Amino acid sequence: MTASLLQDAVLVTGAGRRVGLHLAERMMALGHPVIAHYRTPTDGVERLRAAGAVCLQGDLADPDGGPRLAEAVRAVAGSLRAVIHNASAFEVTAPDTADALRQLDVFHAVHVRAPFALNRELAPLLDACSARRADIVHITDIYADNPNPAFDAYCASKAGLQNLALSFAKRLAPKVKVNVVQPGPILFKEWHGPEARARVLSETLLGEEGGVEAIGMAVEAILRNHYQTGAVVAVDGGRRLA
Ligand SMILES: NC(=O)C1=CN([C@@H]2O[C@H](COP(=O)(O)OP(=O)(O)OC[C@H]3O[C@@H](n4cnc5c(N)ncnc54)[C@H](OP(=O)(O)O)[C@@H]3O)[C@@H](O)[C@H]2O)C=CC1
Ligand SMILES: Nc1nc2c(c(=O)[nH]1)N=C([C@H](O)[C@@H](O)CO)CN2
Repeated sequence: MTASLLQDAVLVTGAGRRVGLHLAERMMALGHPVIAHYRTPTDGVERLRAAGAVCLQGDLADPDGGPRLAEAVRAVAGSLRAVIHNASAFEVTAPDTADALRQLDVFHAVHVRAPFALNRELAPLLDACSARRADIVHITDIYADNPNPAFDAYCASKAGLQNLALSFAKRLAPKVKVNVVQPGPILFKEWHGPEARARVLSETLLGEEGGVEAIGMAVEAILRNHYQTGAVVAVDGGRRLA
């Protein structure tokens, strides 16, 4: 007997930890079947799997990573309620140009090539959603609009991801809404030292990290709003005004 396909599932990329893990767990708590993409196996992935999520592994830096993930999603889902592009690589740009170009290729693959392929390949599953509208959410960065030159390669790729959202909003309307969430200082990396953290928060109007729930609330609100597409929503504590 063939396994039944998931209906109206939510795909979250980069769901193994931090924001992506919160988004996957939040979507499950809202009652959506969840397809959790991950690169590195984590306790979070095991938690999601134990809770009933379908977990699919893949490296989106691989040029075929997006098409392969799309194929794996089509094998388990008959329709999709939403696709949330959360997966992301994040590094300061290397001083050596050859190294920086290798970073640029990875950022482009993860932030532009894979979401581009996934949106094109999964659009028919979003069209098949039983709800009045389906959603795609691109998670970019406030730096997509106003880059930090120390992270120029990363910022440029996030700007590409942001621009892609606007094209897909035009291409997939009216069934599919496509929107952008721009995080600010949500959750520092372990390698952020105390001075860097203090400087960032001193430049942030609300003076604190947002936490993963801040992104979860923004994504949930977008999915609930039938009349929002092509929107760019900053969740940054006011940092972009600094
Ligand atoms: N945290 C913050 O303050 C901010 C976050 N954002 C954005 O919000 C989103 C979530 O942030 P955050 O949770 O901190 O992100 P992280 O950097 O903690 O993790 C992102 C996820 O993407 C995955 N990933 C990285 N590289 C690849 C790859 N080559 N192939 C597949 N998956 C990959 C990671 O997998 P693995 O576990 O294998 O590393 C991880 O699960 C990201 O898009 C980020 O750019 C924007 C501004 C600020
Ligand atoms: N993929 C990621 N992208 C970004 C992160 C992160 O942790 N992972 N963090 C930032 C910010 O520097 C933030 O930590 C402090 O402002 C930007 N993008």
